[in-house]
Amino acid sequence: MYLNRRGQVLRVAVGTPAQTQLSEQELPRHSAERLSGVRCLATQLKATPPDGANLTAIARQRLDALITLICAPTDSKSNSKSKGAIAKNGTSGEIQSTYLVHLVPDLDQPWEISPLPLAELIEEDFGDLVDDWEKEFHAAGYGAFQFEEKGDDQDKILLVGLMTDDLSPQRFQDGLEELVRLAESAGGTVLETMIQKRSQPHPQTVVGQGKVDEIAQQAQAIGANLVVFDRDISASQIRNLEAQMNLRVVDRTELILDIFAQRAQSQAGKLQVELAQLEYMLPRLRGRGQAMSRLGGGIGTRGPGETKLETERRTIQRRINQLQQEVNQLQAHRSRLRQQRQHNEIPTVALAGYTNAGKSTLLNTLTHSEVYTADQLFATLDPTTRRLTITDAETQSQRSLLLTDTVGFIHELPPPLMDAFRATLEEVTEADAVLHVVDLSHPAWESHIQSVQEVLADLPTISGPTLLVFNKVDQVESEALGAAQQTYPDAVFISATRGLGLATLKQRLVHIATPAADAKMNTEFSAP
Ligand SMILES: Nc1nc2c(ncn2[C@@H]2O[C@H](COP(=O)(O)OP(=O)(O)OP(=O)(O)O)[C@@H](O)[C@H]2O)c(=O)[nH]1
Ligand SMILES: [Mg+2]
Repeated sequence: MYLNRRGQVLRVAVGTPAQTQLSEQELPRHSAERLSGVRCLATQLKATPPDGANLTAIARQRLDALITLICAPTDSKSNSKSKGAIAKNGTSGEIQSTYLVHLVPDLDQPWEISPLPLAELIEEDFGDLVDDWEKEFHAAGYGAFQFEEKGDDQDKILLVGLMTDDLSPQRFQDGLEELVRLAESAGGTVLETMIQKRSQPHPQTVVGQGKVDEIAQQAQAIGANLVVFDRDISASQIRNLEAQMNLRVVDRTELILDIFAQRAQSQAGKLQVELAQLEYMLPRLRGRGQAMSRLGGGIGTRGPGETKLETERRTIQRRINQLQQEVNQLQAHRSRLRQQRQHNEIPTVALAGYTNAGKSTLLNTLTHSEVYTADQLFATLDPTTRRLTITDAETQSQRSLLLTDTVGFIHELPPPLMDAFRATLEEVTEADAVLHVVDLSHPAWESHIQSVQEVLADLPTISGPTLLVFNKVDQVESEALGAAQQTYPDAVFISATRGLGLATLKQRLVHIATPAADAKMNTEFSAP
């Protein structure tokens, strides 16, 4: 059980502290300087102090404390070997001893583990204790964050790229680079990438038999615990690979779903992620559960849906139906909100674009907001709407519009995500206009434009005009900028972080607030 400093329960989970960690976004205090304001209360049957991965988890989350309660096994006699303090005979389920673990400013051994009698533990004032501990850190001259990366429970990943005939070398290379970014955004570390050329995937094992052995050996040699493929693979392929390599195997969609599961904050976000995960996993369920429990947790096993995966398909189907209905309700709710806005006659503009293009940064800059931004893929899941007031340069009149930031796109956005996130994507399709934000500093920006257009083409038709906005021009050579300006003469070129080109962008936005001027904006996608 995870509690905040007010004693409110943040999460109740089944598993070890290492398996049930909170993500960075779930921690109440983002300031890495200090402890995170969360303590974990865990029960266990074995009378041993918390060990390796569980200790690392404390450092990773900068927990205020981990309190381990050793419970008497059901119907056991007293456990006299208990190293903890309370030595009286335990009846079934009774707490026999406890360990209190907290961080200390010692980089080699940053944990203090104290066995405590329960009677003493419950007398402790945690507010005072945490104050003292934070003072120790302060006095020692460093912040709790210094331990975060000590973790050795991160997934250590071996990437496998399969270059098939239908892929151009460039697309293949871009895909691999993106996969590294995805793996890192999911919290894993990529140790190595292995490649195989085949005209098409092997029906049983994706790569050839020889390569399967090679991957397994290499994974062992470098200490990888997870193999990630650069494409989607079938349930039976995953099963075969896991059985032959004795390693967890995850495909590209699972990786993306895992990032979404980690990022989902709002009720609506969690709902949609769970739906997407279940929809993707249902057809792949048979036989996987066993392999999953054998191979442990990590990427591909997290998320609101994880515990349900091993239950029956029928139960899952029922859950999917229920979630579908909830998403329908969400869709209806959002649609009502939009109607209200239309009623108020404030035009809406949606920010769309490839993930990491700088949409949230642009929203922040334009509306002086503080939406979460980060150099990681899929930083944003939930739509945020802010009002923007612009002075029309010609008439000096004030124009208001509503700007909505939303989830980013990616090449081949998995269909279950498209389905589950339809309520969110509607913010884009229903907007009066769309700003398509492009990261011009990304080497593959042209194919990003194409991918975004493909995703948009799969959505119900967009009602308004689309304006291309090239971002991050501060990172681009003037030659490349000139070339892009020639190819896309109607686009706007900006830097959201440096505040370049924003005046021009705002004046273009004004025209959205003046419907008669819409026509100006409708030309962009006709460019080559
Ligand atoms: N150099 C430079 N970096 C920028 C600019 N705009 C945004 N960034 C950086 O790009 C990264 C991604 O920015 P976000 O605003 O989170 O991107 P996003 O499009 O919202 O991404 P998702 O929510 O993941 O889809 C962040 O590290 C930003 O600081 C810019 O104009 N110049
Ligand atoms: Mg964002």
